[in-house]
Amino acid sequence: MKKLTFAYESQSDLRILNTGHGWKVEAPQSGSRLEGGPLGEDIYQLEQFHCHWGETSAEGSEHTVDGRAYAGELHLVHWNTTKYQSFAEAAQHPDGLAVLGVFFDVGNESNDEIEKIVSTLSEIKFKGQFTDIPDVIDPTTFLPSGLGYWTYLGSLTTPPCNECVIWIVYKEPITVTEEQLVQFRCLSACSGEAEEFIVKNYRPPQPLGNRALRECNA
Ligand SMILES: NS(=O)(=O)c1ccc(NC(=S)OCCc2ccsc2)cc1
Ligand SMILES: [Zn+2]
Repeated sequence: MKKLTFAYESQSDLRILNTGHGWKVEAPQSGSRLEGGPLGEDIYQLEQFHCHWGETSAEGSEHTVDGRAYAGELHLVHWNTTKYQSFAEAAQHPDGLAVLGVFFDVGNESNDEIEKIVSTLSEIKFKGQFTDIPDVIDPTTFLPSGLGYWTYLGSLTTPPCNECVIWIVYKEPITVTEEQLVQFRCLSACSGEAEEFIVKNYRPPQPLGNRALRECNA
């Protein structure tokens, strides 16, 4: 496979919202480009990023490596702007979306970029709430230093589970702290006063079936 290349803009005042299933940062970046690797000749543009986590740090990722789960997984969601006119249209085609998956390992160092997300969570405690992240966010900083990855053709991991995703899962995790994950679990799935914490929001891996898994050791 050709080398995967990415170029993101740094943006401030990105909107973060509580979807009821977790937090999601809307980051439509017409200036961003993800191309090469398994993406053929098409250019993919960043649309949003979000993450998945578990009730404890023993689980939380949506992919596992030789059966081992990580404490969580960040998804940078892109859509094919070469072929399609909108995200919704792209999500109807097998090559419509490209999602970069980055595993979370728990360590003693808090991840500064994730901390910019964590610092806004008290303002979006309830489902439907949103706020702007004052800090400048550079999606590049979410990526690990080692850029080896696995890739396969898969689906959205939440309904409608369209089979429209070229998955690119980095082998090297990034480090977050237990405290940062604890803050994720304090989000509420409800919009009203009732509190039902989003303690976990990951979908366990599904059978690979006859899909080919490829790897690139960048
Ligand atoms: N976890 S995931 O990265 O596979 C992932 C990414 C996006 C979505 N869904 C989004 S952004 O849906 C937007 C609405 C939509 C869905 C299909 S067509 C339009 C669901 C799961
Ligand atoms: Zn996801």
